[in-house]
Amino acid sequence: IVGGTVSFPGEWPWQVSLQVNLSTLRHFCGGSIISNQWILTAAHCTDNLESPDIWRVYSGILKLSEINEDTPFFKVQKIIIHPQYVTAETGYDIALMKLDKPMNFTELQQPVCLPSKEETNTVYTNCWVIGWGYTKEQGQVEDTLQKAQIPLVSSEECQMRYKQYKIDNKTICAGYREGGKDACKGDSGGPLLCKHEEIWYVVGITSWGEGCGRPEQPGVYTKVAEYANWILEKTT
Ligand SMILES: COC(=O)c1cc(NC(=O)c2cccc(O)c2C)c2cc(C(=N)N)ccc2c1
Repeated sequence: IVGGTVSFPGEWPWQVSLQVNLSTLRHFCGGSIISNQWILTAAHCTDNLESPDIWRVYSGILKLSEINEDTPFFKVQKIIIHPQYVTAETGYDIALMKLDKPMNFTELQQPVCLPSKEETNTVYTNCWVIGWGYTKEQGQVEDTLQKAQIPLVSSEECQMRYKQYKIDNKTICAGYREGGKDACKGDSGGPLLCKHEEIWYVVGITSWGEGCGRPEQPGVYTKVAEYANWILEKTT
């Protein structure tokens, strides 16, 4: 997260760190707990990493340095990637990870609400992006979970900022015209959260952007409400 501040324990209990155990164990992407056995993330997180066996899901974590070989994690039973996904920039950047066993919900690990498809016309005015990603373009993964409040941007404005891309109604954009606050590499797969009538919804999934925090280059997110049916079809 560029231009963010540290989160406190239990502030975002649905945020997970998705780690890959190859020669070393390292944080790759964020994800959101949406039920006791399912994690919502971005399809691009699993590019060339489609085997469930290499993934570890760490929940209830604030600092990545909390994680060591004794820290409990969930194994992934299966990964479902949207069938129309090709690259982040061409959309459908959404994936589901099924845990090998259901988790117990606690103060530090519990699900976030999914927006319903009817909510595609709700006006969200309190939105935040969170993650352990880079705090600048040529950066590195951050130890403590970061948060930044970022305003949504209309599709028209977002398309204007990304002339060489097709920004359609299945994506949502967020950013300040002057830049400075944004998601970045390593935040991918994590949620764009909006608080509406005292309830937090995962409105977007961190997907891509030109650089990070640049003026007039908002972050581009997968619009979760547009995939409500797909998510329910795959997880129930
Ligand atoms: C795997 O995820 C990404 O690659 C990757 C690359 C990005 N954009 C880059 O241009 C970038 C950023 C940092 C280092 C870097 O090499 C690049 C190309 C991203 C930019 C944003 C955002 N601005 N909201 C969010 C996620 C990103 C994920």
